[in-house]
Amino acid sequence: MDEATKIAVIGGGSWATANVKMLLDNPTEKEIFWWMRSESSIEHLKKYKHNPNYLSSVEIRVPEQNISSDILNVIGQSDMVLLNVPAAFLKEALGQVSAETLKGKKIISAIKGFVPDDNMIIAEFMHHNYGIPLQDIVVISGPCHAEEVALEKLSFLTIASLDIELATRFANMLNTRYIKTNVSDDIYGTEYAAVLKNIYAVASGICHGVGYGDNFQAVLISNAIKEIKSFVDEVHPIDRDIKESAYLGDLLVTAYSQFSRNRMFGNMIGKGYNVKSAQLEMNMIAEGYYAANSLHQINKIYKVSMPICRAVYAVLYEKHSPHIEMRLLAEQLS
Ligand SMILES: NC(=O)C1=CN([C@@H]2O[C@H](COP(=O)(O)OP(=O)(O)OC[C@H]3O[C@@H](n4cnc5c(N)ncnc54)[C@H](OP(=O)(O)O)[C@@H]3O)[C@@H](O)[C@H]2O)C=CC1
Ligand SMILES: O=C(CO)COP(=O)(O)O
Repeated sequence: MDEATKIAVIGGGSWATANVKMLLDNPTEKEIFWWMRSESSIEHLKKYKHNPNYLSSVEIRVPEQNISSDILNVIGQSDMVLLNVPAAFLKEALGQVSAETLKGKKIISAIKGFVPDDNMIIAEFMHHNYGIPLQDIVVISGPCHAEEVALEKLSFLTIASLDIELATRFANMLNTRYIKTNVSDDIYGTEYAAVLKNIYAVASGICHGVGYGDNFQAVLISNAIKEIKSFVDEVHPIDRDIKESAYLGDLLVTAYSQFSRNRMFGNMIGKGYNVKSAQLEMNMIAEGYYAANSLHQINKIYKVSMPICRAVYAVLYEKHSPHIEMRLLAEQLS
């Protein structure tokens, strides 16, 4: 009989908690190890079987001895490492982790962000900085909010890897009554689209915050998917259907959902909060803030026309007025 797969989940936020729930609810044999930075959350989780700060209604039955703030210990016991901290804090989280620590392990990224400064998607970052072969990397994406996983609302995920067998193996560890999976070999397109959609969700929130209605939102999002297509086709030109749920679906859910953190953040910016106060107001991280800056740097190379991303960058990093910037943007959309 095959040994149970050992999976290290790295991160203690909402999506990590949702991922642990999906893995536990799926019947394939596996053992979960869980790293999070907060000792008090670990104590609470061990005692009460609930994460105190994120998806706190979800019961989590990971064996006590498998939950730890010692990342080397958690990774050391696993075959697969599921990365699930916001991209801005990934380097800090992996501070003690070396290429040797990760040698031979499959890396699963559930992160939707660029690593700041390096301005890389996670697959590229793990390949370049830790020597992980690209075919050992899996990306989890798709339109799926942690909050709806907690409620067991039907959700679809796309599991992408250059190694389709590996993608399928991991997908089979997530499928449940409420989770359906597709597999894809488009790791670049899946990751870039997932990161970009966060910037468009911020744009959607800003527009709402300054007073635009649903009519304009629809135009904004129609233009956003065109920008995503132009960018991913330029960076990684393969035959892909941008209408698939990993691309268009992810954009739609984040731009329209009440649960979207990026939209919530953008909405506060549109209403006049500055970046610091909007971040402080949220208990959660809006990746789109960091992504807007990284994309701005990356696009100096590719030079794709992306007026929506440009406008978000101008509001967040050049302190342009959201009102004026959205009015100027509206003149460029059709
Ligand atoms: N939430 C969702 O529905 C989905 C999220 N994702 C992606 O998952 C990734 C993780 O996001 P998510 O789980 O939502 O995050 P949350 O916003 O729910 O939680 C924030 C996490 O970041 C940690 N954190 C905050 N500040 C710092 C810091 N200064 N240094 C180190 N860690 C810090 C928090 O740790 P602590 O609690 O100790 O402060 C916590 O684990 C992101 O890339 C996101 O885009 C992808 C799909 C869906
Ligand atoms: O990626 C996500 C949903 O697929 C979550 O991001 P938001 O919370 O900003 O929508």
